Amino acid sequence: MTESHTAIQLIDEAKEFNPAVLDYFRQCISGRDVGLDYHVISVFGSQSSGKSTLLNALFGTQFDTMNAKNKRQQTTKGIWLGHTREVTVANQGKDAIDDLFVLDVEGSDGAERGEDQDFERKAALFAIAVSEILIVNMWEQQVGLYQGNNMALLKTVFEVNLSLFGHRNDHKVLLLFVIRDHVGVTPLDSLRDTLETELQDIWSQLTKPEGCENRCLYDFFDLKFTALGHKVLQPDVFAENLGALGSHFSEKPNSKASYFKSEYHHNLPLDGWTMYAGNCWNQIETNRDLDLPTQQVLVAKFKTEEIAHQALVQFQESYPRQLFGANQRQMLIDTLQSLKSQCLGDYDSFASRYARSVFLETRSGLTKSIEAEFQKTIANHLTAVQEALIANFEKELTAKPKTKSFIEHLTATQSVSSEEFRAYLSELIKLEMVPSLNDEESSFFTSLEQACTLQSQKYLKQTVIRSGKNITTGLKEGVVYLLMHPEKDLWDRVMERFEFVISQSLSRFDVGDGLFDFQTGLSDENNKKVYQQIRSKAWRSLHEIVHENLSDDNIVSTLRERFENKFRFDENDSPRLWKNEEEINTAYRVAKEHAFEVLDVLSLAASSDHVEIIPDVPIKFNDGIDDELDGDGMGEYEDENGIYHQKSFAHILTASQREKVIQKFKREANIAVIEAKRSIIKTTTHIPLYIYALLAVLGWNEFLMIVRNPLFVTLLLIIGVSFYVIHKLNLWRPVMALTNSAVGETKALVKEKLTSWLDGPDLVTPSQSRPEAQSKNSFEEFELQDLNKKPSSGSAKPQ
Ligand SMILES: Nc1nc2c(ncn2[C@@H]2O[C@H](COP(=O)(O)OP(=O)(O)OP(=O)(O)O)[C@@H](O)[C@H]2O)c(=O)[nH]1
Repeated sequence: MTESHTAIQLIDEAKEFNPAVLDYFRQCISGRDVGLDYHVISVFGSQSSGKSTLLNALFGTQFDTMNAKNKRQQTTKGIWLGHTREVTVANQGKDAIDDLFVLDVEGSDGAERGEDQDFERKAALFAIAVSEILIVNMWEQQVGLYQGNNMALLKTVFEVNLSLFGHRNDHKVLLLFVIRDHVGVTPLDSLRDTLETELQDIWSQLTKPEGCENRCLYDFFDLKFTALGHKVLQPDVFAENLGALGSHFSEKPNSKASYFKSEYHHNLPLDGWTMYAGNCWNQIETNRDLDLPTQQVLVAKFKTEEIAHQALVQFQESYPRQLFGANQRQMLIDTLQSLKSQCLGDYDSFASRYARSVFLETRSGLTKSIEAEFQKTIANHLTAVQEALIANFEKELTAKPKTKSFIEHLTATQSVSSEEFRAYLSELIKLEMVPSLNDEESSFFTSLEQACTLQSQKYLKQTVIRSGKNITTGLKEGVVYLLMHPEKDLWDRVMERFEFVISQSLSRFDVGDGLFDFQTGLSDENNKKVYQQIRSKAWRSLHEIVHENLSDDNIVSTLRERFENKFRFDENDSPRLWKNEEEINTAYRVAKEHAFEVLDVLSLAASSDHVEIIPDVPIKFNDGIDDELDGDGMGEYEDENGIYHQKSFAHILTASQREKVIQKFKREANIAVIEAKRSIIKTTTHIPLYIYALLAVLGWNEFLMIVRNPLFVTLLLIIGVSFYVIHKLNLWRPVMALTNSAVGETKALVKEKLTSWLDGPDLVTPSQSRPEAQSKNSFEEFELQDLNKKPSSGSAKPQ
């Protein structure tokens, strides 16, 4: 199986670079990763000097050769490229070698181009720019003939080499002189001396660029000489010499016998060679300065980017599209790390052969692309982590320890969550999967801050609601009683209670000097606002309690109660027994006055020194609706007739309501008076007059008998004096009470005696046998108690 391919024309007669060369390369390397393990050599020499014949014999290439039997004319036009992986060695054997690309350059003195030396110079420049070894092919008889075209060619080679590598110390080219048709009369050493002398002469005559004046030929070139016998006359010698020559190509590169040295190599991976060669030719052809380092960097840049792109495409194809949840951190890390190392590994294995600086620069670009991809995935993962942490933060916060205030607990929990997230981030950063997670960090802290604010607001709201409820309960307990039993200083007491309830409910937030701290980290000003909000709610509760309990009907019944307490009971809280109308009228006036004493107090909330009570903060009547008002902060309300009224804390009764209350009260008071007056008529009219007449007629004899009897007269006198004394000393009431009590006791005693007499001494007690009797007694007792209670309920009123 042959290891060489048909040659292709790399640069044609019209000086055009063949774009098909890339396909030719692909064909030659058939998918193998050649890297830097390849070589490029060029062959120069006069036209028809047997160059193609030599290459074909040595490397098995298939360059066209001239058929001398027909016509001596130029065969190779432009620059041809051949490929081989074998070389002819001793005894016509073949040795395998690294991929070798051979440039067969158009003969230098061809009649076809005439005096056009331009192509020759360009071809030399191109060959030196891409080759490691320049084979100079010449007939033995050409040696020593300075005017020969080979020497002119070598001058050109020297010049262009200086222009390319004059300022570099790291590159050399091997000039391999192959002397053809060496019949052996002049020994090779002699020929070599002659050639070297000639080369030195040429070198010394060169116009060297600045900085290269003192540099010698050997700074830039290594020289090797070999000779081949006459191909036609000495075929065996030719074959032997050819094998010897070939063995230098088959030796291990950099070994002593090998022609290949690393300093000759252009250190450009084969996959970039085509582009490099094309660029170089383009520069040469357009007569621009051929700057090899720049060209190499350009190629390296292009190729590394191409490799990076391929690696990235591969990376994206196998990139996971799933979302990694908060508890899938390890899976995320393992997946991403494996993808990254796979992608960079792909890149490194192909791109690391190019210029290191370029390789690293492109690698860093590739890393950035990988990280940009990771950033999105990690950001999504971190969003899930963030949500989980914040949910946990809120959960922790609800389990509030009793030893800490809310703000202390909040701050501690917040810092635990922050630390946890920071540790999470720094671990990811350490893994070098993303350069920075600053955005994610700040997003987390913003969310955490929002969650803190929300929780603080929630806690504050709860505090406000709870305090509001406590205050409302406290107010109801104290204020309702005060309103139901009003006194002249009612509002002083109500306000006292109001302040007391508020301060008691907010005692744990009280920090002295009238300031409050609601333990949510609010500023003094905001704490003050919250306090005012609570106060506003307290005012609203008070407003509602006052206005609900001081309705028209309630006020009327309060007045009536006050009136009746005064009207029906005397100073000793005993029920009054009316003797005459005069007494009723007097009691009515007094009781009415007593009732009306509190009407003003119940109509308008004002302190005892007549200052109307105005809430010190605006009152909101509807939560969520900002209806703060000017003035005393009252809202509007709609009455049953659809008329809007201004809500005012102090104004309880309007003038018309007050008038209504008075009228209603008067009606009820009048009923009480009428009842009282009826009770007098009943006592005075229940004995008809004819009874008195009948008494006088029927009892006349008895009357005279008494008058005539001194004992009765004395008795009458005693009784009369007693009545007089009792009347004078106004002792009727105690006497009546005593009498009643005595009668009652006697009646009870008699009943008891009768019962025991009827039932017999051995029977059960009356209370057991006659529940109805007990019930009656209890009822009487209850009535008595109730009677006694009435004045006492009056006395329970605040004095
Ligand atoms: N005497 C002699 N003739 C040779 C030798 N090698 C080749 N030739 C003949 O020289 C002629 C030119 O050979 P080519 O190999 O075509 O020469 P070339 O240098 O490639 O020609 P161009 O490509 O046109 O420059 C052919 O007729 C060969 O047979 C040799 O070693 N000695």
